[in-house]
Amino acid sequence: MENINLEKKHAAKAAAQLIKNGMTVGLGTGSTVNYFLDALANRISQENLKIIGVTTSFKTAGRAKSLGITIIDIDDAPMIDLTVDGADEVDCHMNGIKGGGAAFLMEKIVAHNSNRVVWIVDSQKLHEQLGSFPLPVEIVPFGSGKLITDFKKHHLHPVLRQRDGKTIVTDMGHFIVDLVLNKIDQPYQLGQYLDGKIGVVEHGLFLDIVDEIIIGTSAGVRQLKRDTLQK
Ligand SMILES: O=C[C@H](O)[C@H](O)[C@H](O)COP(=O)(O)O
Repeated sequence: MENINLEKKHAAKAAAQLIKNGMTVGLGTGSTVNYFLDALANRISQENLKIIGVTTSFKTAGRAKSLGITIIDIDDAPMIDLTVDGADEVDCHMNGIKGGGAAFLMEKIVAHNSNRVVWIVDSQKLHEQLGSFPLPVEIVPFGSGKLITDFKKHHLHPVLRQRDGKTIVTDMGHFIVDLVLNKIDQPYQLGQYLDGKIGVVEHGLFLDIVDEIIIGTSAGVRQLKRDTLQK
């Protein structure tokens, strides 16, 4: 755990170095992003940077505000220059699964409205193929039982996300089902199938979205960049 946190910190610090004065920055969600927020707040105060943040969850908004980072609503931001976010799993094609922290709907909207997207991850998040992390799917509460039964029929092994016996409700008022798939052979096909399901608001497959992945190591970082990715 010590090592993992160190890797997260290294990735977060490297991402904070990408921020330039005057930028509007998309602020992701999660434990790795929390390190990024700390590093960014340090840079803002030490270098007197003018930075505006667009947040991806109520949690991140609260933390950013407490660190003195100015935040605005996404609809008030003419553009988002760069978004820094975490991920739960990443493959060699730079696709990923997000949503372990239930924030992926807002994260996907912010990512789609960003000029550049950078993920910060520890080395354990890298896998040959996606699927070892259960795939989160955000669904409308009305008719959620029917949708879960339908997912079961399609062998998608859905588990309604709960904590202490209570169904988790996202910041946007929806439920989450986690599809326990172990491996996802055809992520694009699965993404299309989920996109077409009535009652599904969004899913945690982030395909062809990230431009750069900063992977923390015990000694520093290494990077994957989309423009140098082998097809
Ligand atoms: O919903 C949560 C997000 O997608 C997070 O970015 C993701 O779960 C990674 O979080 P962490 O940095 O805590 O592993």
